Amino acid sequence: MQPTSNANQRIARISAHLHPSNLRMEGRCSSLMGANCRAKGGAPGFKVAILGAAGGIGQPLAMLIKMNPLVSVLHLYDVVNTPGVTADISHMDTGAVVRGFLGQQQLEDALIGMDLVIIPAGVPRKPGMTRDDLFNINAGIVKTLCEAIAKCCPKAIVNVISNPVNSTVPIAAEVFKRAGTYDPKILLGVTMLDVVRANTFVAEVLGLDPRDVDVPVVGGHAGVTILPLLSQVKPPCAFTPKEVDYLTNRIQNGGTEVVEAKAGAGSATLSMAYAAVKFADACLRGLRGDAGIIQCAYVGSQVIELPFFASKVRLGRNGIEEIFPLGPLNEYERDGLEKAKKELAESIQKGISFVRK
Ligand SMILES: NC(=O)c1ccc[n+]([C@@H]2O[C@H](COP(=O)([O-])OP(=O)(O)OC[C@H]3O[C@@H](n4cnc5c(N)ncnc54)[C@H](O)[C@@H]3O)[C@@H](O)[C@H]2O)c1
Ligand SMILES: O=C(O)C[C@H](O)C(=O)O
Repeated sequence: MQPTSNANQRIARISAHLHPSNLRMEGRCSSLMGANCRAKGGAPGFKVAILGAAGGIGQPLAMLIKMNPLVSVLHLYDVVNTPGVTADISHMDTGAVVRGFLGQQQLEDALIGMDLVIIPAGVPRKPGMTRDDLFNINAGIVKTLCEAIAKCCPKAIVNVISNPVNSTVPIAAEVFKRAGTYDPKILLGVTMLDVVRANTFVAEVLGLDPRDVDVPVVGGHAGVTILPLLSQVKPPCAFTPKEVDYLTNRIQNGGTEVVEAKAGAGSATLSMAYAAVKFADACLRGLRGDAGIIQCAYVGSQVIELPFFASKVRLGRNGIEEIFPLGPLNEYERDGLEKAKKELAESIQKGISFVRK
């Protein structure tokens, strides 16, 4: 049967609206784009925003979050290139509705109503740099983004990826304190990549499948502050002193290994996106009320005398429900902890002073 002329007109109108130049971005949306004509985020599920969504981590992270069945709405914010990333990701036939937001003037729209905000915005390292060398640029970026979070979605869980995590999490906490919205249960520095690496490297040494290995990694997310607790690996196992040295060094320098291999083209992006979505999924399952969700994260803490520390936490409906003590450490780990504390204390203070100055 031939379509009627009305139907022809409707198809022509829809085709015109679906032209890439009309793809929906906040502030220049087309009335017939997918995000407008379908679920509008009304479907059950969580609303997630990625800030820095067009970057090396942001893009694969956006793709993986779009694949997560717990997510109904995905907001992609960046200062560049979100129209293209949004158009691309929005064609995936998974449930989440994707919306793009470009530039500072659309930041607040990107954040309103969000349950989880993931921040991979900021510059990455080049060979020869430490994560702390990123402070001067990334501290200001994280501060500005957190000011908007405090205003638009103060109850959202915040996952901070931007380096130096040891300082950017204290920066976020100070911003939220100033705004009167600080809740340590919902601010988490993402150290999941250290755990992912530790599981992989330990599994290699033991000849196991990495999915069967669980290595707690505590402390922080830079060099000696990354403290794998090899005495607490599951399944229980013993390492020779040589293996302990090898594994500790490799886990502490995993980021540098990637930075050097990329030779100036940035730092870990794909493994980080994998780790970030693994962590985000744990946060969302916790919010949903699933029991027994335990991950390592860098959080406001009283586990040791420092105000921020990475350790195992139990995630639930309110974010962090419980922070676990370190458990028994061997002499090697106690020495490592002392070294970690010194550097961590300086990084934390640097972050706090940046906001208070
Ligand atoms: N926590 C971890 O384990 C871990 C792992 C890897 C990388 N990182 C860190 O993540 C950050 C991002 O790394 P990447 O490789 O994706 O870098 P990238 O340069 O590829 O991407 C960063 C993105 O942030 C955006 N951006 C810059 N300023 C912004 C702002 N004010 N608001 C919103 N977006 C902004 C950029 O436009 C870019 O798209 C770096 O700081 C890196 O060190 C952390
Ligand atoms: O090493 C970096 O600079 C990026 C990240 O922190 C990582 O551990 O890969």
